[in-house]
Amino acid sequence: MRTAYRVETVRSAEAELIARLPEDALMRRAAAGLAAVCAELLGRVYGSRVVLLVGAGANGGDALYAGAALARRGAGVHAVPLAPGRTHPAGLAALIRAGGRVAEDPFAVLASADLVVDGITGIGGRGGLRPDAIPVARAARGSNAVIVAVDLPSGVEADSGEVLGEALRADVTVTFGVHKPALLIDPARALAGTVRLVDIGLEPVLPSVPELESPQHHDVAALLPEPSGESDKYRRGVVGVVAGSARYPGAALLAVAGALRGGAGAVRYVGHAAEAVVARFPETLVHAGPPAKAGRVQAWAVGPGLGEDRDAVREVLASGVPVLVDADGLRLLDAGDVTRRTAPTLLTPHAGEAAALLGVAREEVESARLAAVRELAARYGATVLLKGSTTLIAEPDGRIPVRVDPMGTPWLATAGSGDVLSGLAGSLLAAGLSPYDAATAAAYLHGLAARIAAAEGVPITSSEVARALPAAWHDVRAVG
Ligand SMILES: NC(=O)C1=CN([C@@H]2O[C@H](COP(=O)(O)OP(=O)(O)OC[C@H]3O[C@@H](n4cnc5c(N)ncnc54)[C@H](O)[C@@H]3O)[C@@H](O)[C@H]2O)[C@@H](O)CC1
Ligand SMILES: [K+]
Repeated sequence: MRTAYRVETVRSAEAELIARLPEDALMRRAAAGLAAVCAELLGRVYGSRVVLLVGAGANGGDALYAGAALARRGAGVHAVPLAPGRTHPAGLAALIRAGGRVAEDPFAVLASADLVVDGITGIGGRGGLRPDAIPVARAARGSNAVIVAVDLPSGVEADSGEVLGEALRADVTVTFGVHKPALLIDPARALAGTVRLVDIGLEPVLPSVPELESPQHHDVAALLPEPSGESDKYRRGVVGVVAGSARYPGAALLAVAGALRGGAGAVRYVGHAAEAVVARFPETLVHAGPPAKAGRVQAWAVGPGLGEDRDAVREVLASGVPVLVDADGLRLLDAGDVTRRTAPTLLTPHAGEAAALLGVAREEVESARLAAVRELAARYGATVLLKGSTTLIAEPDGRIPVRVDPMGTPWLATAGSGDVLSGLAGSLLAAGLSPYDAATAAAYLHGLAARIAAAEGVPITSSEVARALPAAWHDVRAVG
């Protein structure tokens, strides 16, 4: 798992290390890593033009020491102090000693820069760029220079990934010791560019439980169910899919398509599209009556394209097996029906549905996704998968890390893709995964399937995402 830690955790780990090391040693390590990445990006350091945007804190110190290292290798380095009088003194002295200079005209040096080092703020930054820094940041962005953010793009909120004002978008972010939440969660993540992690020896002094976890192939491979010699279809799990309506028959087909490729032994479809489902997927068990009469399942997925069938949602939530609720199901659900449950529940809203469940505006969820997903999970006592540009998965127990899906792709913003995800995650639940793991594996496979389907760079349909799911399983297993 890739992990991210909150600022207060990073600061106490750093303090522990600093206490054992000579003065400025940690900053010098950070700066050496930063300078190495800058040199790599420049290709030829000698004769290159580098501008350092330097804020009031240690983030600016990192930039100055890295600038000194580049100046020693023959780069022309200019510092632009944005908090004059509060510039890191030792860092500035090191830059001057190495032949660097303070820029007389920041805009002139930016106009001809090859590389800009953004050391305005790091983990100490709050509330977006200050008014003085905005024109300089815009000039940097408007130049042809590569922009390298020190630790974080300046202007983002490190712990939440929120962007409360203006921020400086980077091409590359060189982060120290460990990822911060803003590097994994949009909207901040989108401003970080490619993230490079520099080891400064922090790992051994960090606590074992991070704020965020982001799975990689081998993590997902370890979660996927594996049929054994003893398995029959019932032991592998039966997933009940309650989806589709006269108005949205396609949702039933897409949810079933996802469910058939999620590892359960059988899919039982319950609803108005039974005929269409069997015609397309003859391996599906179908039932046209209410869910309670449909026969045994090990998990339910309810909601995609369901229309107004509130009773179906209620019946499914009254069952004693894990339940996934999505789409119309989220609109129809009664909070008490969820909080009363003893078996696990997984809610899979997009930002608009999450906003409705929380009683806030959609923009509020989109701008503060981490807070929204944690709040929903706590309020409903359910695992919540919040879909979107960064999909997040939270447990009701706030001490458990929120998982961040790294596989999402804009190609998934296509009609019906959520229906496939519901079926897939429901199927993994039926196969015995916890809602936390089922949601994690489903989001990952779904994103990977979309990437595989869109490999030629062509628009994809949700049916194609479902069809690419076996290739995604294969890919994860092969590497994992
Ligand atoms: N603690 C350490 O030893 C290490 C710290 N490192 C660096 O130090 C950074 C943290 O340093 P600091 O705690 O000094 O904090 P920052 O350098 O991130 O920010 C410092 C100051 O900027 C001002 N500020 C806050 N918000 C601002 C805004 N929006 N616009 C302009 N100014 C703003 C505040 O006065 C604050 O004190 C890390 O991100 C990392 O880059 C690294 O050198 C690794 C070692
Ligand atoms: K920065």
